[in-house]
This record gives sequence, C-alpha cells and structure tokens, in this order.
Amino acid sequence: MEEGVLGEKVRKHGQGLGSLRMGTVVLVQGSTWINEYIAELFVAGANTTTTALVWAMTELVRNKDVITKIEEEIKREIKSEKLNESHLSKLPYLQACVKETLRLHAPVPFLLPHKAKETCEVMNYTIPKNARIFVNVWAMGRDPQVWDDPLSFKPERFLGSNVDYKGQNFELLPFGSGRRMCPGLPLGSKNIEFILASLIHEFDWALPNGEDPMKLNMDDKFVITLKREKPLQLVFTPKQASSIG
Ligand code: HEM
Repeated sequence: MEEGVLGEKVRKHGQGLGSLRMGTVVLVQGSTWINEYIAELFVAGANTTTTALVWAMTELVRNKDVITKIEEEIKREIKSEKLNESHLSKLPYLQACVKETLRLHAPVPFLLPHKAKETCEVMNYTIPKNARIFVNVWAMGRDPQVWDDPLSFKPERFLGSNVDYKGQNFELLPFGSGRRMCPGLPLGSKNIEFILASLIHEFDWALPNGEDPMKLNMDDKFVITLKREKPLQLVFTPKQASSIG
C-alpha cells in the first residue's frame, strides 16, 4: 500500500529515492527535475520543522515548569557555555518535550495520501484496490484509550518509556511509518531540539506586554501543515552571562 508524489517522480526518472535520502543529489544546471526535488525537500522540511517548532515554543511558554526542567537538565549535563549538536543526546527531558509536542500537534495530521496497490484486509476492514488512504495521526496522538490525560502537555509520560516516533509505535506516528515514512526525521527532530535548547539556554522567554500564557490562543489551521492560526509572539531577554553554564 504505497505511493507518493515525490517517489512517483523519482521512479519516472529512473532514480532510486535512496540517493535523495542519502543526501547525494548532484545539482545539474538547467535540470528542472532535480531542481524540483531540491525545492520539494525544502518545502517538505521547512514547513514541517517550523510548524513543530512554533507549537513546541507555544507549549513551553504555557508550561514554565517544563522550561525550568530543561534549563536544569542543560546545566546539569552540559558544562560548556555554548551548546552544540553532540550535547543533544544527553538531554532526554528535552527529547521528551519534542515527542510530546509532536504527539499533540502532528504538523502533517493525515500523513501524505497513500494508495492501496491491492485489495487487502486490515483489522477486519476491507481496503479496496486503488483506495486513497489518509491516516489520522493527529487523532491517534490524542486518543484517550491510549494516552492518559491526552490533552495535557506532559513530557514526563515519555521518560523511561520506549515509545518513540520512529515508526515502530503506531500510537505515535508524526513522521509516518514504513517505506514511505519521512526521510527527514533525524534532521527535523535534531533541528527542533537544538533550536529549543539554545533558546532556553541563552534567553528568558515571555509573552509581550506581560500577557498571561494560559490565555494564549491555541486555535490551529490547516495550510499545508497544521499550524497556529495566530502567529506566536515571544519576547526573548538574554540571560546574565553568570547564569549560563
Ligand atoms: C518535524 C519535522 C517533520 C515532520 C513532522 C515530517 C513529517 C512527514 C510526514 C508525515 C511525511 C509523510 C509520511 C507518510 O505519508 O507515510 C513526510 C514525508 C517526507 N518528508 Fe518529512 N517531516 C519533517 C521534516 C522533514 C525534513 C527536515 C525533510 C527534508 C529535509 C523532510 C522530507 C520529507 C520527504 C522528501 C518526504 C516524502 C517521502 C516519500 O514520499 O517517500 N521532512 N514527512
């Protein structure tokens, strides 16, 4: 049960998607189809990552205790003043915050459309050949039969748990699963972790004009990705050098 627009194009041009995923695309001047792939990678990567990042910042600014725990984790685990990518693996609580954000706010709520190549049975449902399949990962991430207190932002639920978004745990599929799952998962998730960690390490966060974070508008709208309806505005104040590291 597989088909995707990008994959279709790659096959049409006789290339394996592997080369794109391994990052070995060679730019050929005037080659429209390669330029199209590069453009698609930007579209696929930029919108999704920024959408998730803005939701993560929204949830964090509403949960000051979570920001404090990330600050403490960074202080405890990382001795240097500047953060770099190799530090991220030492920050499980921060990773749990990203998982919790993607559980509540999957940027691609129905994944990309899939198509059944053959008629098949899934959990007693018959899926006819050529049916378009949309997987509602947004609802799966909020299913009260699976998640305790599903609408609350509780990164702790992932501490000491093996549940991950790598496609093996079907209750958490913000990047999809299987052969057509997102090839940008490592880049996207590390980017979000790194930007959040750096902003928390170096700045104090607040809403403008002393607004109450709990009154922040949480409405969303679907424009390529499921993003905040209203832009998020935050005021970042540099921390005193003595309080960093
Ligand atoms: C938080 C960040 C991201 C999220 C939540 C996300 C999510 C997804 C999802 C749900 C799919 C469809 C999977 C399916 O239908 O089974 C997908 C496909 C894809 N994503 Fe991402 N993505 C992210 C970041 C990125 C980045 C950074 C890149 C590249 C630089 C990227 C490149 C792609 C590509 C090329 C596909 C199509 C794969 C195919 O058709 O086989 N994504 N992504």
